[in-house]
Formats: sequence, C-alpha cells, structure tokens
Amino acid sequence: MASRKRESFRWRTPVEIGLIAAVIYVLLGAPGLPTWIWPDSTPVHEASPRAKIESLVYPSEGLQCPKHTYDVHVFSATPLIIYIDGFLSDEEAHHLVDMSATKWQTSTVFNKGVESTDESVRKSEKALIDRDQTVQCIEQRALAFQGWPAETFIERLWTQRYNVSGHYAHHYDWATTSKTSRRSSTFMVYLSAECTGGGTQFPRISRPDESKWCQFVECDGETEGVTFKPRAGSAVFWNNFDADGRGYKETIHAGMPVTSGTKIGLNIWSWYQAGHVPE
Ligand SMILES: O=C(O)CCC(=O)C(=O)O
Ligand SMILES: [Fe+2]
Repeated sequence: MASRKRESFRWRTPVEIGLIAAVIYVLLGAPGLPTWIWPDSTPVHEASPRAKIESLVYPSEGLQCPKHTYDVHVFSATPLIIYIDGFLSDEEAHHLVDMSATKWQTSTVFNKGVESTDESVRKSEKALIDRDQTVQCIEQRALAFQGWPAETFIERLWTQRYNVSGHYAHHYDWATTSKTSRRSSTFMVYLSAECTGGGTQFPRISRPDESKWCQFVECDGETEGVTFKPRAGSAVFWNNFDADGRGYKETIHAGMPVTSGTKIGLNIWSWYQAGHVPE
C-alpha cells in the first residue's frame, strides 16, 4: 500500500513546470509584453482609412499667425498622449463652428474601404472646412506642435457635430500603414462642449491616480479605461504609430454618446507621405 503511494508521486519534469508557468503567465495577462502581440477582441471600426493625396495640405509660407497660448499636460510617453488645454482660442473655435454651419452632412464609416452610413457605429454630422488664414494657422500650429516632422502633411480639416445619442464606436484612426504612407497622429479638438457625455474614451489606457487629472478626465464612476472630457478649445493629441511604423493598439478610442446638448469636435490628422512635395 505504502509502496504504491510512493510510485504515484513523482517530481514534475522541467517541461511540465515550464508549461504550467506559461499558462499562469498568460492568465496574468502576459505582464511586460507589448499589447500589440495579443489578438484584439475589441470590435474595431475603420475611420477614413486612406487619405487621398489631394486632401493633404500644407500651410502657406509667410503666414502671420497669433502666438499660441496653450498649456500641455503629458498624459503618457508611450504612446505619446498629450492633453492640450486651450489649443484653440475662443474666437478660433467659434469661427470653425460658424464655417461649418452650411456644410453639415451625415458622417460615414468605412468597411473594407467602402464608405457607408451606419448609426450603430458613427452617429454624427461632419463638415469639410475651407482653408482661410485662421484655419491655416491651426494647421501650422499642429505641425509646429510635433516639431515639423519630415514629409508629414495635414489632412483637410473636418468638424463633427454630435447631438443627443450621437457617438462614434471604438476604432483606430488608422487602418493601413506602410513604409511610405500612414496617418501618423491625431488631434481630437473640442470646439463646443455644451453637453453631457461625449467624452473621448480609450479602453486600453488606465486612468491616472493623481487627482490633478480629474479636470481633464472623468474621475466619477467606473468607466473602462480613461475618458477625456470635452472642454471647448482643448485637444487630446496622440501618436498612432511607433518609430518603426507599427500601430499602437492602445490608441483604440471611442466618442462616447452625448446624453444631453451638443458636442462639436474637430479632427486634425497628420499624414506621413514619403516623397510627397507640398504645393
Ligand atoms: O468625438 C470624439 O470624441 C472622437 C471622434 C473620433 O474619434 C474621430 O472622429 O475619429
Ligand atoms: Fe477617432
């Protein structure tokens, strides 16, 4: 009896121990590994995936632009995410809202490159903005903010208007990347924020502990990840790609439903296009 008990007991082999350790590591969420290694279970929708070359613009030389007065608050180093308080002046924000007034059209989404409307994914209106001096100064400010990256242009600016229940489901602002061409960064600018709800949420980025962030991010309630508050004139800036051109999975984000009032936003996307020459 005693000898049979001894037979059934044996030490685990190193291979078995390795396998058990690997299972525990995966169950713990693979600490230390970058998130892009892991398959993605969040439903993802494509933003406008390809910038058409003719939509790439560059501010004219010799512009006389007002000095900026914004304050930067670095939220994360990798990926680089910065909350920019007062990126636009009140006058600039009002001007963009006024310019949009006659141009609103239903927002669209892309599915495998095909454009359509789908309110379950994106419910808002958008307006293509003419490029007057104020707008070109904003383009210039956006490029200067990033240190005038080489071969990088601004996509023609679009505003978006969200009324009650307006939203934009989780998506990346990029769908394609190549050695020569990609949407390198995003500024999500809030032009008007007379609303409740409507924050910009990043489910894969955790909310900071320091209470100083509560002026810029939602600190009430148990929301997933971090949600930046819409505050007129302010912007959230982030890089979409690392230095090797690999998309950051952490940049998946959503425009949360507006629960009352109206939110008006502005996309400023920078596009890297190797070999392209500004007009
Ligand atoms: O409205 C927002 O907060 C996000 C909008 C957005 O992600 C987009 O337009 O690509
Ligand atoms: Fe987006």
